[in-house]
Amino acid sequence: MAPPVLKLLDGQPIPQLAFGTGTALYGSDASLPVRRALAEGFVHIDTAQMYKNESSVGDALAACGIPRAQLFVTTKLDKLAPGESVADSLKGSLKKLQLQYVDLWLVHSPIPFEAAGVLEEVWRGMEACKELGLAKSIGVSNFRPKDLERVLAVAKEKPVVNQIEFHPYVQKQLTPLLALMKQHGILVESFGGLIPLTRATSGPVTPLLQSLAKKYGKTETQVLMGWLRAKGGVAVTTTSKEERLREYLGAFDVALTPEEVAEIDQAGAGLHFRHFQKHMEGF
Ligand SMILES: NC(=O)C1=CN([C@@H]2O[C@H](COP(=O)(O)OP(=O)(O)OC[C@H]3O[C@@H](n4cnc5c(N)ncnc54)[C@H](OP(=O)(O)O)[C@@H]3O)[C@@H](O)[C@H]2O)C=CC1
Repeated sequence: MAPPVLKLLDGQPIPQLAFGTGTALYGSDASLPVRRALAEGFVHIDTAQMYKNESSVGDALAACGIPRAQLFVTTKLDKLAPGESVADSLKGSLKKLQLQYVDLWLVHSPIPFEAAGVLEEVWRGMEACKELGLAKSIGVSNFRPKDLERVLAVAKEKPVVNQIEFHPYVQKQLTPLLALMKQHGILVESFGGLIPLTRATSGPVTPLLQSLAKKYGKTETQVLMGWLRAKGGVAVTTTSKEERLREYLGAFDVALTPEEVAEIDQAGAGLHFRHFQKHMEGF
């Protein structure tokens, strides 16, 4: 089943499930895993300058035979070299990706830019990329309320997404951030969405995932993806295994009831577990 498509704040469509080339594929040749993901039915590929595999992602995109308009490609700004503009940085990524434009261009983290006092300037550079047609949409990642507020205060184009660690064990702590995002129509893109199954495996959500998996005849992974989808955002996941691709794509017919979603919310609120960006204050 093809991933459902959501509409971003700027009117652009975004497939609700992405295959990520970070974590499991960080720094590696991602060409084969990306080709496999595309062959299985993923159309949204999430990469980043920091993953150091944009060229191999580009090779996979060039070889896949899927028309460009049917693909959705995200990459992320890491750092800027002295004198380098945001547009120059994106042009470097586009060359590696063998593309004329990306669908989504994100500021990977506020940290390098807030420390240098240039967050607003960087956002203006992101907007220039959109104006130049180098990126259809622009957004952010790992932005806390204080970072988003700085950008929103100067934005001509609001960020369309904030890609953040999002799962039942951080949802409660993210309440102020999620409220701010909702107020401005900024979509959640989740990474680490499967952390209750990969790193916090004996947490209070586990028994619920097990019983719901039995009820629906699905896997626990698929039930957790059903919860992520019920939250209305985009899930960025990944795998090193071919069979897991089918498992992810087979999660779209899991439709949890509002009561089941609320039960997972409530159980999740009983544990605070954050894996990524632990050093960042303010989440
Ligand atoms: N913007 C940012 O700062 C960040 C972005 N990301 C992006 O998000 C993508 C996904 O990140 P990640 O946090 O890994 O995503 P997930 O939390 O979705 O985890 C994916 C991993 O879960 C494993 N998995 C799935 N189901 C199970 C299960 N039932 N039991 C045990 N393991 C399971 C898979 O392992 P297996 O390989 O064995 O199938 C896979 O490696 C990255 O590739 C990257 O593109 C990630 C981190 C930070």
